[in-house]
Amino acid sequence: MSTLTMEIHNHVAEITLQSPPANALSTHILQDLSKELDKVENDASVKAILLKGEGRFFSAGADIKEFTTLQGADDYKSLSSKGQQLFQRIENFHVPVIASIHGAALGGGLELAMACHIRYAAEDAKLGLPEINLGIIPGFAGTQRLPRYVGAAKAYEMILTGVPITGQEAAAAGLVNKSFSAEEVHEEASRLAAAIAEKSGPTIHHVMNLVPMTHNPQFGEGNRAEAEAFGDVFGKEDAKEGIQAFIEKRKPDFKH
Ligand SMILES: C/C=C/C(=O)SCCNC(=O)CCNC(=O)[C@H](O)C(C)(C)COP(=O)(O)OP(=O)(O)OC[C@H]1O[C@@H](n2cnc3c(N)ncnc32)[C@H](O)[C@@H]1OP(=O)(O)O
Repeated sequence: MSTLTMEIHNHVAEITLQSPPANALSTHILQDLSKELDKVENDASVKAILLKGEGRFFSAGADIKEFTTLQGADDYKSLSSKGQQLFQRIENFHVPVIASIHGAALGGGLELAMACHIRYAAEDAKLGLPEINLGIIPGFAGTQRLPRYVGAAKAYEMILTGVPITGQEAAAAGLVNKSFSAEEVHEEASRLAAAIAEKSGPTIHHVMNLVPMTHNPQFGEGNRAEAEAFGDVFGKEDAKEGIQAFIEKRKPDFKH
């Protein structure tokens, strides 16, 4: 079953996540996304990618229901590492990826958006890292990328409370480039992608190669530590309680 679509027009590849109800980032959808990136890599005509979600949300994060199928520390750590690697591939991609966010970008959904190069959001969208409410921590490089955009103090607040901010607040905080009404956001993002795609391909490739050189050289180390910590918390009683509570639609009762 297909979890996303990709259409290429006028040098722009438009990828739409299509995994109702929440565009949760299951192993399957992440594999499909990787395959679409392979196709773009083999199509020299593409100069920009527009990434959005179908339905109510951009993406509500990793597939919490799939979490219950994981067994043991190696599985937990591997889930985190694989997501980190895919998102790192996006961040290092040779053409810009523009995320158009409506509804919600939560957990892995926000981590995916943060790996993109430019983010437009609907003013009323919810953006956050709510993993703490599940008794776990962000695992797709959220602890490493969020402080880059919003500074350490705001990142601590968002990660430790799990409370999302709106698209409008995200624009003020530097987490997204701009916010628009929910009706306008996809059109505006599409217009931006089209404007970039009119530029010269080789110049785009140089920019995409140069800007990542400004990133923290310890980013890889931070990711490895995050995956370790994700594996550690995932195996604990509080994580089992948090995940089960989400599935049963109740408040978690953390013991530790
Ligand atoms: C390494 C990465 C780790 C992670 O990313 S962990 C996951 C982090 N994300 C979250 O914790 C977000 C969880 N979801 C929510 O908070 C809420 O949902 C929303 C705010 C997105 C929407 O709330 P509302 O409008 O009240 O709808 P609803 O009934 O809660 O959700 C609609 C359906 O979507 C499913 N769903 C939502 N998020 C996920 C998810 N992340 N994984 C799997 N399913 C999800 C629900 O269960 C439900 O489904 P049904 O209609 O069958 O009851």
